[in-house]
Amino acid sequence: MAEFVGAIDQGTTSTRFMLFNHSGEEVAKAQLEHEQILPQAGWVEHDPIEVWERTRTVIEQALQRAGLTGRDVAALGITNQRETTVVWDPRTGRPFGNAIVWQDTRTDRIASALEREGKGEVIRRKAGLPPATYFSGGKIQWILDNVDGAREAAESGEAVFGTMDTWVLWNLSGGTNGGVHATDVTNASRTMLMNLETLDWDDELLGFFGIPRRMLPQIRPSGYHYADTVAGGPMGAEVPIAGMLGDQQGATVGQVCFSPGEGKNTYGTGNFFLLNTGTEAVPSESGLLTTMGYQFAGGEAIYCLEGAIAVTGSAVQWLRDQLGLIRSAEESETLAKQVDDTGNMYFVPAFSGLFAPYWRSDARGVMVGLSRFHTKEHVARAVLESICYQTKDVAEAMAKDSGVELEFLKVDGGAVVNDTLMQMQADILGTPVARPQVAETTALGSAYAAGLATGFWNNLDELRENWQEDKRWQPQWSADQREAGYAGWKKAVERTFDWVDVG
Ligand SMILES: Nc1ncnc2c1ncn2[C@@H]1O[C@H](COP(=O)(O)OP(=O)(O)O)[C@@H](O)[C@H]1O
Ligand SMILES: O=P(O)(O)OC[C@H](O)CO
Repeated sequence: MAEFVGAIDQGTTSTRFMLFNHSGEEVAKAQLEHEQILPQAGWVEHDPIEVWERTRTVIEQALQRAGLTGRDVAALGITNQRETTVVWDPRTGRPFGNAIVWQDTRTDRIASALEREGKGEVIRRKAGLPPATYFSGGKIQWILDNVDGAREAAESGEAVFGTMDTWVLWNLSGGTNGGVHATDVTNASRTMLMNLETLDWDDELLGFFGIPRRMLPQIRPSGYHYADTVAGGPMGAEVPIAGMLGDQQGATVGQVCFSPGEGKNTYGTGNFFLLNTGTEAVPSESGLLTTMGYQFAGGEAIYCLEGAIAVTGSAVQWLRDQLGLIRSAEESETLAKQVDDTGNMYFVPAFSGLFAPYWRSDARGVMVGLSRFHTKEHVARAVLESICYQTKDVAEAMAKDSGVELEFLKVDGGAVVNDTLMQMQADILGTPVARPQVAETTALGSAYAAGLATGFWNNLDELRENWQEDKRWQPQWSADQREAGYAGWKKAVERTFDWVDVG
């Protein structure tokens, strides 16, 4: 019997392929970055062909490194950067331009027009989302309106839409030769086009964006036998693709947040704090998103509240790549540790406007409270603090909307290797922070969905047993210190507002 489950994690900066054993331990991994295409201020694109090629390569590399073949893999899960939009011709596999990435703000006028025309309320009520550049609906509209021939092709079935899960699934299952065109409920819930109650595309919402229904994928549960990989593809065998989940929902599953009131915070390019609200879609009054959590094979749909923050780890990349203050992400910790505080200076990385809980596309980044005294060490510390203060903002909103007081915060993602950041987070939140032993929770979650659907795992208790704590940080700040620090942050956030004209 095949002893492993595979997972593709098609992320914003890289694509990984991992194999997990029955205990949820990682036994093989390969990872490759792809190009971040930045054609003009506010635009972020990926080349879908490059992403698919990287996906093929990481699968082949990981299998080879582990000395395994596709026949050792019981099932395959796919997890992905959410919202990123690709439109392609299913007859040729050729995309209508590059994929528009979730961080891209070119659709700011589409989003503000929806609000102005009173459609925002309908979108909030039906899809659980505020109109924003972040979600796929506006990005599809932009492609249909701006790429030559795209609208006619979409109307005649010669252009189809997918988020990255759909694109990878279609390619893995045969592409132009019978590739399956489907997505899961979690990814569909990030488009502004799916009705959270019916779990289907909603005609009124489609009408707001002028999107023909026939270009959209079938919506399926997260745990579902979508298709088999083709033997001629990178798996080299027919393996059931049986799990698909947006990456933040993947991490929620990988962190075994299966009961209402359980949640996790992921620290990657952005930060994403999800709280399980069970079978109830809880509307937010505090700027959070109501979104799908997961739906396992044969199970009920589970909802989450989400605090999505656009820029966290990518602010560290900015320190490295744009400012050249550090040579590696790890160096942010070395620098920040050399000072005790930021000298009352704040950095707010509103590079793509501000997401939760503010949803201000007119905001742009600021550094405030600067004096001659400040050094690059202070700047590094302020960048790390900005990650923690943004999390504090969403944690406050989460407590208000859900009434849940977390006993401790489960964390994961690329930046949680930074112990200084984790201590700051505990201090700023006033809540302990706990890191699990398996850091790749995102991929693990999609492996769990696929493994549950194929009988590799039998129940949620088996998965709960796999979760092991690595390290925990206790808050050390006094209540006064925490309050004063947060008051300064709120003032700094106000300074970002009303900077660009979004019509
Ligand atoms: N030691 C560190 N300190 C702070 N940030 C870090 C550190 N190591 C990695 N990061 C940040 O984590 C992010 C990568 O995390 P990852 O989970 O791989 O991202 P994604 O899935 O969004 O591509 C990068 O933005 C990087 O700047
Ligand atoms: O690929 P990540 O980890 O940056 O995640 C991106 C999110 O899914 C965007 O919603």
